[in-house]
Amino acid sequence: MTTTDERPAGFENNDHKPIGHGRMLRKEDPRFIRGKGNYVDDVQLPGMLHCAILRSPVAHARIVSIDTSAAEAHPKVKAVVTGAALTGLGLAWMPTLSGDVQSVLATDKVRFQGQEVAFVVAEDRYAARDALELIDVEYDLLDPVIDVRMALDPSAPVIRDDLDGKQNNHIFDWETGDEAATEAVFASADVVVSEDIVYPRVHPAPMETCGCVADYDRIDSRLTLWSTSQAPHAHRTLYAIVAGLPEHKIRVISPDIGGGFGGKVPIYPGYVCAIVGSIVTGKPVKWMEDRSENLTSTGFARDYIMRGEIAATRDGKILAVRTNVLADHGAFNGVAAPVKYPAGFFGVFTGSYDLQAAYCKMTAVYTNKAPGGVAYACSFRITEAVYLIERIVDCLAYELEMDPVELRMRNFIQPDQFPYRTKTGWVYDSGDYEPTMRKALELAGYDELRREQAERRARGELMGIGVSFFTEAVGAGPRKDMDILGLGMADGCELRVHPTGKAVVRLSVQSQGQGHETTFAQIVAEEIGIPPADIDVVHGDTDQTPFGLGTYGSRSTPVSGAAAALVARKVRDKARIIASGMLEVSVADLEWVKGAFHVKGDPGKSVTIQDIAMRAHGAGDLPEGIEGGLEAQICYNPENLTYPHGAYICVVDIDPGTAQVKVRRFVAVDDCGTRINPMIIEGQVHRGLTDGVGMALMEMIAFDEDGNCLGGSLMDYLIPTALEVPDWETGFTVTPSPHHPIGAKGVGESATVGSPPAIVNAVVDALKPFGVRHADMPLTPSRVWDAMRGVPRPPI
Ligand code: PCD
Ligand SMILES: [Cu+]
Repeated sequence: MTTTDERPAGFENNDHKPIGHGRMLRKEDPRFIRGKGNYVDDVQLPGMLHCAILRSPVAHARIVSIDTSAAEAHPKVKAVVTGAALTGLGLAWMPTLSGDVQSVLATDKVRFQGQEVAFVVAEDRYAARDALELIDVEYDLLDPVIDVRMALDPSAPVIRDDLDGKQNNHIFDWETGDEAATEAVFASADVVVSEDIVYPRVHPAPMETCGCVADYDRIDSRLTLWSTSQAPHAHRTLYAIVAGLPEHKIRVISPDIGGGFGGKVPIYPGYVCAIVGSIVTGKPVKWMEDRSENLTSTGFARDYIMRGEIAATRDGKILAVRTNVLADHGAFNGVAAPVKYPAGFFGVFTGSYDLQAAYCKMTAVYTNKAPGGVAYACSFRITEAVYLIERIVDCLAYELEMDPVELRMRNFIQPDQFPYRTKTGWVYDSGDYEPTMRKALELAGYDELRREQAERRARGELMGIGVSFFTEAVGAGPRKDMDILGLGMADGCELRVHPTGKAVVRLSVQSQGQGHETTFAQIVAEEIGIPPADIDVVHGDTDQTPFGLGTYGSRSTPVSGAAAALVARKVRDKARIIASGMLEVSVADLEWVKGAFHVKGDPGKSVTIQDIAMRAHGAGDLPEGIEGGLEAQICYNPENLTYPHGAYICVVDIDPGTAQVKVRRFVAVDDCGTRINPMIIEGQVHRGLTDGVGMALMEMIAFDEDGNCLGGSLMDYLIPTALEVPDWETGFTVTPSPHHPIGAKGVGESATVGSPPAIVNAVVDALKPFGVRHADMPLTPSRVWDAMRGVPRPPI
């Protein structure tokens, strides 16, 4: 029998519940583990109708006609809407986050399989789905562009003929670094290694699919939208701009969200359909995607074909890196990234190494595939960048016949070089790489593993050891450097302490499972000494919270976490003045010990923050010029991004008979600066490492030559479970961020970023006896088998 006093391992001594940072069970979990979370699909409103979307069965076709009469005649159907009807409302097209336009419902052509063609609003979910089958669409098939390498061929069909004068499938060219300087270094280097490296198209695949409930009030012209959004405020502003409604008439609520992983950053056509459905019918309308709609039509990630080149001296000093990328953006450029960075933060592809030169060139193209390029557990293409550099460094180690750890250590940026300006212009705030690497080596028992490997190799067994070392750029971002569609990336935060000393903190960011209700209470608790249990975290509702750009790119702790600490300090400053009045001493004579002010030299004379809160709201006198109440608000504009780092070591065994890869061990040492809640951090790391196993070994959204998506269900798109992953071994070092008020850096995506190269490096290492230097993800048994037999790699 379990008693309520029982604590999981690690919590035995935890009755103290930290007032501030520290290991603490999550405040939100009593709700989640009892099945009492409140997700969008739990929202039920009186008279609510249901929306279902008709999607294109083909990848590229002209729409000849759409006959909706049979669907309209269905007894439970309230409305059937096509692109033509939306054109009349000026809503057939909507802007994407990257300044392209995307059709809400196709008018002229369909451009990917799964594209939205029409929607039905009906009395229940079943009737809405049934009525979809009554809609008759005639398509005139066009040749699809599926092979991204063919997209720029002059003979390729033009996908985006909706764009004025568009004659090809080119989206943008982008470059960073110094081409000439890099060329000069390459020309005189002892060793140059190059490799074609593919990061396949994958999907964030959150447990909860996307959806919303739209409730438009015709009398007041007010729209309330419950939606699966990672960025409620940014979404509200975009709806306001597109629909011409004032912001105060729109309320976006993101209740509990069942995982986001970047996939809930964009605005999808389904949201707009539900809103239009509610406007047209005058009733609340719910739209919830099913799994296959989620996998085939909402934002994918990656899909980069990268040529990596590295130049070094014979003894392993890395001099320069260069890369050329072909980016498949699908049918509409829906990339989620700050506007000035069309390729996101790929510019950190120089990794954790001190180089003389670097250069990157990228070309993005349209294809007949679902749009996206969302930052799936990836601060805007950092995942791709880290994979590229960590793979190519291993290719170099292979050529130099050098140990991959040794090679990395020889090239690390040194502690005294921080803040370090990279050759592509990013300024790494802080880092101390070698101790992190050494800790991972120690945890793994690296030397012993190498000895074991040699023995096994001699017996014909395939054991591999893979290493990766990453630096991420998270916490977008300084207003001077970045914006999304003109919106600056600063975050508001508001803190109110009630008379009895309980508090409420209001955030612009939005948790999708990361535990913000706990960690943000802890941040405030650390600063003003009110226990986390007494601090309520309010988020995910634009009517209740200050403006800010939302949660993605591990930005909540770097940006809103800083805002929460600073707003609490502002409250503490006011509390200090009130305390000086209460204790009848000058402000300078007060000392703050978490939770109370003491008179210096007389600790017996003190007032707690709770006493002060009561005085602030009470009838007694307050010091001159001090207003009643104890609250503050702030808008925090970060000075720079934060740059967490980590060292990962993976051990795999490959079955020589079946080519099945088993991840035997995985050691992850992360440095995210000051740690708020170590338990949550470990959970975040475990999550990301599992992502890594999925991408490295199992996951890929593939297409056949007609453009049929082959990954439309979780039977075809494999995601890892507890069975495919080992017991994670984690460790940490702490290198605080110098510009963040509490020194914290983001961590939510670190493990997704750092683990795929460690796993692939381990598999390639295991295959060394076969002369394999590179193999592309996902390393399924068939791909590993081919690599063992020297079969050329598949094109995509
Ligand atoms: N130093 C430090 C840091 C951090 N932390 C913690 O941890 C977490 C995280 O954090 P961050 O890093 O800041 O992050 P955020 O912003 O909050 O979040 C975001 C992320 O998060 C992650 N994780 C997660 N988890 C869960 N559960 N779910 C989800 O969905 C998710 N998602 C993912 C992603 S992908 Mo993107 O969106 O792609 O861009 S981005 C992302 C939180 O709670 C916090 O507080 C601590 O403690 N400390
Ligand atoms: Cu990415």
